[in-house]
Amino acid sequence: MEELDPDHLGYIEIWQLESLFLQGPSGQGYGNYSSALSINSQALSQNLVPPPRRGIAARWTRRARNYVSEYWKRIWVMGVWIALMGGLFTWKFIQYKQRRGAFEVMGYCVCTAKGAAETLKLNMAIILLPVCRNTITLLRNAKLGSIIPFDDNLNFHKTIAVAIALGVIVHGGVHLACDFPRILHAPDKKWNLIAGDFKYKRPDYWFFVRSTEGVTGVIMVVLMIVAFTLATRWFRRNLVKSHLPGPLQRLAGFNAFWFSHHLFIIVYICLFIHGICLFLTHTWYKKTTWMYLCLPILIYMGERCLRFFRSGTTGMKIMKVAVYPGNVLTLHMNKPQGFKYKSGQYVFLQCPDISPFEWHPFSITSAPADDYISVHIRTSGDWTQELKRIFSEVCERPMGGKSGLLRKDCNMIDGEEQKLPRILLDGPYGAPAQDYKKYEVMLLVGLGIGATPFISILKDMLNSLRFIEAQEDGASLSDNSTQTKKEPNCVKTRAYFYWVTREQGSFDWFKGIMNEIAECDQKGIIELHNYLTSVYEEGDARSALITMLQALNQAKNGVDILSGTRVRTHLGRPKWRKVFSKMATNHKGERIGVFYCGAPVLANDLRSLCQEYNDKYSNTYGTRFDFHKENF
Ligand SMILES: Cc1cc2nc3c(=O)[nH]c(=O)nc-3n(C[C@H](O)[C@H](O)[C@H](O)COP(=O)(O)OP(=O)(O)OC[C@H]3O[C@@H](n4cnc5c(N)ncnc54)[C@H](O)[C@@H]3O)c2cc1C
Ligand code: HEM
Repeated sequence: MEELDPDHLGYIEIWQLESLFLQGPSGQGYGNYSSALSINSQALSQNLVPPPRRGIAARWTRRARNYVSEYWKRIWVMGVWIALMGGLFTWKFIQYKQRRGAFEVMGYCVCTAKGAAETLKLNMAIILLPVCRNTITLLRNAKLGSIIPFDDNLNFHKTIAVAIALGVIVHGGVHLACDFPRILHAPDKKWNLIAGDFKYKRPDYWFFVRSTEGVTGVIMVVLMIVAFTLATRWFRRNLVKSHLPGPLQRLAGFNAFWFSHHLFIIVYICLFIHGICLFLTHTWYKKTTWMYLCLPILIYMGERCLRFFRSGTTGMKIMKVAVYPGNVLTLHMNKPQGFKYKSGQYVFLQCPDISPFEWHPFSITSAPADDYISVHIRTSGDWTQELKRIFSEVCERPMGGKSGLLRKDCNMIDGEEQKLPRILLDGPYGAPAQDYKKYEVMLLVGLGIGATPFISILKDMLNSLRFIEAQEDGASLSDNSTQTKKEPNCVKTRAYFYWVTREQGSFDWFKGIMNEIAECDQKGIIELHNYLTSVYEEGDARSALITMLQALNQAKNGVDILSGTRVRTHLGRPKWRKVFSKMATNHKGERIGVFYCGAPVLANDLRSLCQEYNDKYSNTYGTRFDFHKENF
């Protein structure tokens, strides 16, 4: 198990260096990457890359080919979806065009409204599928991930939501602004063709609005407006909070989004009713709304039941709790029987003492072969802060001189048993990083707490390494390496892990694993690169002193003075172009998995670099960078 205490030998804190200089640290955060990216290592790339074929046509062909080869999964899924919508719209449009009565009275308006309604039925059904997390995790494991872009599930969900919004506008708008007025003012000859549907009584405008169809329609639109608004990024991620007046501030944030999303239960009930009570209930018309909705709703209800029963009520046995610098709480929990997961996956945690309704996702940081499940939780808002507070209350205070670390195997304090807060766990769920096994070469980039999914991957690789070494030494296998037994090939794998963090204290989170890798990985299979961004950039005079001290200390006792681990810490941000160039030349002809987890700002830059290097290298050497990202 991971060693939690910091190793003080050879460890200095950045502030201690401050006194050597008049000026404090720049304190820059992880801000503008483009400046770092514009430091163009042209000389390097010029030597490495043969000039690409010239000409606009050649360039566009190359780009198009790379685009298709990167996004072909998205392209076909979107293609099928758009074709389905187009097909349904056209089918319904033509059907109503051929119906004499309705078409004579309402013309193309009724065709358009009914066409849009048909796409709404489809979209209201399939919008549930991308959020069936258990089903997706299952399908992902069944290797369907090679043809379906499961990582894009939430984007697809949101795209369908946009189509629904458009569908509602067209369907509702055309009915209100065109169909109803035309029925009201139709000449008698035409009116007689549809009079039977209205019991031969001319309706007034409010008849439509007051009818079951009208009322359910209005309810759906109002609830959708509320839920759609609170689901937007600005509300969900708290970005508008400071702009809202006091009482409305509670409407911003994840919880408001989450609870308002449950208004969709009422929307679905209304939709069922709306689809049954139709004005133009001709004998030829089949009511099909329920047919579209039944299966997806059943699957989604199955999901919710599974989540409810699987998470249980008794809670996990907590084996260890620690609070690290940078406000990170670590929980080590016992692994329930039969709980299987892959590195890179995540779980949902609930703490009934805080709220019986809130489930929060956290990447698993232990390896599948470990006999415990661990998560590292950074306090960022109400729930995580409260979690840290209630655990800190029942756990032992930090011991003096332990650099602010709270450390505890915390069932007993002074011989008395402490009641720990209950934690319920639901999962595991699939995430992009779990696909790391598809690649023999990986570039893992974690920003701050975004390192968590990769720590599990590194631990898993380390277990495999140990297994292989034990095999080579002819040593008998330890119990917990049975899982890695099946993967003797992983020695071919190379992982480059770049961890970029703002605070020096963050290195304590994963100190144990860093040291273990540095000690055990004699074959150089895992390359670790720590970057500290809150201090001086490399090249600054002050950084020269730190670098010198680092070198001295590392030579003397093998420990980096900044991280307190055996892994060397670099100052500033990685020069990503250099990193990509190095990987492209060292792994010519290989497919390189680039996995990123952290704030979106760097994701865009890494994605562009992958595209750029694919443009340069894939046609010449066959080297490809496949980008996968996860944003917390
Ligand atoms: C797949 C995944 C894996 C994650 N892994 C880790 C991890 O290993 N370590 C870690 O420290 N953090 C992780 N996070 C982020 C973590 O879930 C949030 O920081 C936490 O839920 C914040 O809750 P809060 O109420 O304290 O903060 P808030 O201030 O309410 O929220 C902070 C941010 O977290 C988001 N968030 C809040 N509640 C939820 C929720 N129930 N579900 C999804 N997002 C939410 C909000 O949109 C906001 O952007 C992960 C998130 C995801 C989606
Ligand atoms: C008709 C419209 C919509 C319906 C029926 C719908 C339904 C759902 C459902 C059932 C879930 C799953 C909740 C769960 O069980 O975990 C969900 C999740 C989600 N929805 Fe929607 N939704 C709609 C519109 C939107 C819109 C407009 C957005 C954003 C712009 C959005 C964003 C999300 C997100 C981000 C999640 C995932 C939450 C998470 O798992 O972290 N949805 N939606």
